[in-house]
Amino acid sequence: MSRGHAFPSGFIWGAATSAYQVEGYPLADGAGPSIWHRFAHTPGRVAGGATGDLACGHYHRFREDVALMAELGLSAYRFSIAWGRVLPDGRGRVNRKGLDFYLRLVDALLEHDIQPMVTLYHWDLPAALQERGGWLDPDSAVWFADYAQILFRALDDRVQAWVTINEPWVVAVLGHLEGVHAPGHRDAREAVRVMHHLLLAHAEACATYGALGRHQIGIALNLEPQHPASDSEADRAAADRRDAFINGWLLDPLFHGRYPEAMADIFGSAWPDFPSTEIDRIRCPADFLGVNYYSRGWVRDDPAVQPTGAARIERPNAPVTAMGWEVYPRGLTEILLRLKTQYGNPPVYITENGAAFEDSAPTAGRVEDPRRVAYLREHIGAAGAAIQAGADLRGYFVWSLLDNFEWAEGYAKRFGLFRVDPSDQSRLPKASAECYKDIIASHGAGL
Ligand SMILES: OC[C@H]1NNC[C@@H](O)[C@@H]1O
Ligand SMILES: [Ca+2]
Repeated sequence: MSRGHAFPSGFIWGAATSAYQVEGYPLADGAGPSIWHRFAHTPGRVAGGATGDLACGHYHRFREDVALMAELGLSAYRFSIAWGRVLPDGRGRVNRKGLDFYLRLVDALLEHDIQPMVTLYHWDLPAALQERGGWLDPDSAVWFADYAQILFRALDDRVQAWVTINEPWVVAVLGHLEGVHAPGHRDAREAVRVMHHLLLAHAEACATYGALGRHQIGIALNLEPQHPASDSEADRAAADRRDAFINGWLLDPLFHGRYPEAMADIFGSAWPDFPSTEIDRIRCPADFLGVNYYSRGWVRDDPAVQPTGAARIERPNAPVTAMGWEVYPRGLTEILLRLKTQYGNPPVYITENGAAFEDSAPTAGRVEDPRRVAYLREHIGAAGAAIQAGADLRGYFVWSLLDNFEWAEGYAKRFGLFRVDPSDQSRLPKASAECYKDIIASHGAGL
């Protein structure tokens, strides 16, 4: 008796990228600079002084890349739109050439029967809006909804799945609390208000879409189970705090219309008394939840670590990726089943899952990446296990199609199914690309 197919017919097999990480030419054709263009060009901010000026040259090579996607048999491709290409000043004047690039990309995808999933915001806020206060400004929700409306009107006949914001937690925490991402701020009072405004922006875009859109809209969250490094009360409490900080801070307002009680404990006086009318608005009727899964947290109580007093530590002898993240496929099943039991079993897409490893040098036009092959097989299997247990999982997107600009890490961390050679930007398939092609062709059988 062969194993039943864990993956329902119609299950979406995709790959994901984002504008600043793959496109290059961020100022081409009238585009306005983003905060990541400014940040990457600030000495000391990005490893090796790398920037997205060239990235993978996807802005000019997109047809070649769509052909690679078709070769893999992808049924969907998740990418983001650079706000500053469409609205160079973030608001007001539309840059027609910038919008046309995305129209051409979407048409190329549809010509190959590949469904576009469009992320409206993947961290590259127009610098002009940062000068007005950026996400700290309460008007940011309106700026975002106006930008979203332009894209809905231009593309909603061809785009059937929209993601409003990618990983608001990373924007708020890495960008405004820890300062390691653009705009490089380190202010807890800012970070908690930025998160609130990002969620309000998501809600405004959902409301705008509800009025004129005909397909699906959601948000993509980085979710990560937190496990105590020992069964001591202190470590268990630390894991609970880190769970609220990474997972509950988003899931509770979005699905339950309230922030976790723990947020006030974690942030103390930096945590304001947000108006309940605004929190009610955040609990908006999105159509799906995007889950970006990479690893779990192995957590120890540590008062020196602010603001949670919880340290994410390496588990002894645990397998880790080049990012230092533990390879832990069961955490994906855990997260998906938690969404089923605690958050109403919403339709879910795994909008990102993948790994960076120290890939070996290419030989005979190929890269052998056995650890990434194992990572993908194990995690797709873990997703299948969640479906078998009743999770409403609709699709899976590998992060990433191409080796690309890994933010503050520059190009040193390679997540791609295809290797991109920095010298000539040629694309080379890795063994993981072949493996994923086979998984798609067999619809995940046997995983
Ligand atoms: O760190 C790997 C990925 N994580 N989620 C957001 C993406 O932009 C990152 O490259
Ligand atoms: Ca204002």
